[in-house]
Amino acid sequence: MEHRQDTIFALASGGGRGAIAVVRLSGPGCGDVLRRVAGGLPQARQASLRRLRAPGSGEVLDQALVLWFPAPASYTGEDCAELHLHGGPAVIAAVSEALAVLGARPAEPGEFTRRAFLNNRMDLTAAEGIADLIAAETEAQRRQALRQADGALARLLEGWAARLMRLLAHQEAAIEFADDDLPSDLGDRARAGAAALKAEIATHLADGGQGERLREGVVVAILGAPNAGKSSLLNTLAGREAAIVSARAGTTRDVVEVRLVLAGVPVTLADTAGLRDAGDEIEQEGIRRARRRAGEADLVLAVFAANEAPDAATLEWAARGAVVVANKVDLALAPAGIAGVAPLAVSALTGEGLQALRERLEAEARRLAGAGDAAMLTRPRHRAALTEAAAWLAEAEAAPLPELVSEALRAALRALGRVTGRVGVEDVLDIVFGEFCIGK
Ligand SMILES: Nc1nc2c(ncn2[C@@H]2O[C@H](COP(=O)(O)OP(=O)(O)OP(=O)(O)O)[C@@H](O)[C@H]2O)c(=O)[nH]1
Ligand SMILES: [K+]
Ligand SMILES: [Mg+2]
Repeated sequence: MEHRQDTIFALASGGGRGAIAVVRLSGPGCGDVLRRVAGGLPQARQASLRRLRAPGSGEVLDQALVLWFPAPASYTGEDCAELHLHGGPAVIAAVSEALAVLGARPAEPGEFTRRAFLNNRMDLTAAEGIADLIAAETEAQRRQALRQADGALARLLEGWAARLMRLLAHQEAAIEFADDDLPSDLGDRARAGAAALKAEIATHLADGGQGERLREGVVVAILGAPNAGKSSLLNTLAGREAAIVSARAGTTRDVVEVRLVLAGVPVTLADTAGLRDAGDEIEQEGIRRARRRAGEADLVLAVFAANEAPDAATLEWAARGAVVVANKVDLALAPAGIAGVAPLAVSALTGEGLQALRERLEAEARRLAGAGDAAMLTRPRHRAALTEAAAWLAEAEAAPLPELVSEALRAALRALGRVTGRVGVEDVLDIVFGEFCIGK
């Protein structure tokens, strides 16, 4: 908080050489800095071409577009400015030095957005959305981030918080004014409302972790017997020779990863060592790594060669929901079913079935990380807080005493409020007194 009185600046565009570099400033000293470095305050929110001069010597440092965003209608809610410089390192260094001489200090990571949050320009989920938007590498990630930055998750949470606040108000009224002529079933209504809200939150929690997966990417592990053609499949899916392919069983030792984008979802495809009991120490370590990676993966591609009987691991993973792939169908027909699952018949050699495999992987990526239109939970902290809120609502529903119902509702409200960073249990009083006009 004490930091909020000073004025910060930072290079807001990417590092390195570019046509334009944007230096952003925020804080109460912005106006002064502009007057001294740009010779005056430009019209608010309009680009003006100015010579920037070094304080003291008056030497011209650059010719720049200058923008002035007086508080409170700015990104941070404070006085802000942008200097659009020529994007060379020496220009950026000279202007940064001038700003420092004038009393501004280099911003810490995330400090502009932190100030925006502290000045109520956005809630925590919107701030996270902006961070995600900057980090987004795929279309689906961009869409999800933009929705969150735009307040979709905050609106959902604030809607729930408002309902919860009313329930709490009803419950408090039922306790405080038991003798007055209030509706006598207020307490029951609060419990029923808690149950309904709990169910709604539970539905959101049962999203299969899609939002988090889209943010972090989906991990797909390729598993199977030696020489099944795992590395060959990795290479065709990646479109490059990422892994060594050879006729010798036990070629792949370390996990080989490639990054793909499937249906707008970032996917890490991990090729692993063929599973078998034989092999030297190194191969056995590779096999341990293969099993570990498969255990942690969001999806396993269990690959076997159609001209051989499926190995035990393929059968096991088929039963556990893996996508089963019969490779080398140029050599033999694929069996109809493996542990009740119809395998995808492919040939890494001839290309047969690879389009179907790619489409299947896209469908799986969509299922695992599908960017629907909903306000998704995108971070473990969202999930943890909602889980806690749902648990408190269950407690409220079952609590034997009205006071305990109240307490549980308050705790649920605090848990919800943590997600947006706007915790306001005090607001409940306004509802109690506004809605019921008690005591006039
Ligand atoms: N006929 C045929 N041969 C294939 C096919 N796919 C791969 N192969 C061959 O099978 C052999 C093994 O391929 P790899 O991709 O190295 O198999 P792998 O499963 O990665 O093997 P390890 O890393 O040793 O576990 C190579 O000689 C490939 O050329 C296919 O669809 N048809
Ligand atoms: K091999
Ligand atoms: Mg291999």
